Amino acid sequence: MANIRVCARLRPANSKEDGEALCFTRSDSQCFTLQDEKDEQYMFSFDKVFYEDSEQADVYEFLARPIVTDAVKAINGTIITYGQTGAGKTYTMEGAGILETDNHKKGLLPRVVDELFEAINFCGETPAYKIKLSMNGIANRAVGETRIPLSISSQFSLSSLNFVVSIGKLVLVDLAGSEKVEKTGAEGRVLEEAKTINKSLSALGNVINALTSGQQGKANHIPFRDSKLTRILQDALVSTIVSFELHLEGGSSQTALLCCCSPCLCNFSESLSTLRFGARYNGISLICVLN
Ligand SMILES: Nc1ncnc2c1ncn2[C@@H]1O[C@H](COP(=O)(O)OP(=O)(O)OP(=O)(O)O)[C@@H](O)[C@H]1O
Repeated sequence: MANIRVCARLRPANSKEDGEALCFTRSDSQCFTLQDEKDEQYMFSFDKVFYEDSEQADVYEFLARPIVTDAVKAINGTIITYGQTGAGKTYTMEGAGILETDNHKKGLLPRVVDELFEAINFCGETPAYKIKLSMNGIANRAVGETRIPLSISSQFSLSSLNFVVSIGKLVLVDLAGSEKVEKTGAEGRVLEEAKTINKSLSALGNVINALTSGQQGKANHIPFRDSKLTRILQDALVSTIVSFELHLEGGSSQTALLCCCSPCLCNFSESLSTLRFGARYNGISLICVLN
């Protein structure tokens, strides 16, 4: 089974984009073409493309359900949403908002939690599961700790959720906006935060470059320690790297990367860069083993 799935999601145009030209043409459920204002074409192919009419449940079924099912069997899983600000990362990960009651709009996170507990209940007489829940932000802010049944200890901050089930681990990462700092016009503290975020994203890019550009049979240095984000993702990516670089049949992890994009021409260059980032992951295919 391939253990890295890369998908793209093109959200519906929003009110700010009213009347804007679209920058993509559907081919099928895996391929589409992006075109710029000069009509230059860039073809992309992913494991699955979720177009504007896709449902939250569709994304869950394809991207997350297999990972949740395997997490209970102690196979580590990571789900990452990537893309520019406003591209739909949080909508996909969490849903339309905490006041939203429409179940159809529930994001990956609540669906993962529901299914995880369902799967554990279904296990019946298996040994007790210990679940550790933590939320981390790139800014490294810990704002609380709580205890809930099954001795779950939690540490909250901004952008990722991490479960430990038995000896499997599930990490959900809603990455910060990937656009260039100049485009945001940020100043002061916001600018400093944006720089930290960009540093983390660039560290992630470096890790992926190291992962995908190494010569087969040679293990090259993977700069996991360059940012908090890459340290968090190390468990998810390390077995991939060992397996990929050393050509071993190993790797106790599965990763899903969802590239979120605006469908409009005004965001063409950010969408192109997001999709190119995702395309680098394609083609890495490993066999999972139990922890
Ligand atoms: N697939 C979708 N269907 C309907 N609305 C969507 C969809 N994706 C995003 N939206 C809406 O678009 C807006 C921006 O989306 P969202 O907040 O998820 O962006 P983001 O990528 O997380 O941005 P940021 O990096 O700033 O957090 C929100 O109002 C959200 O509800």
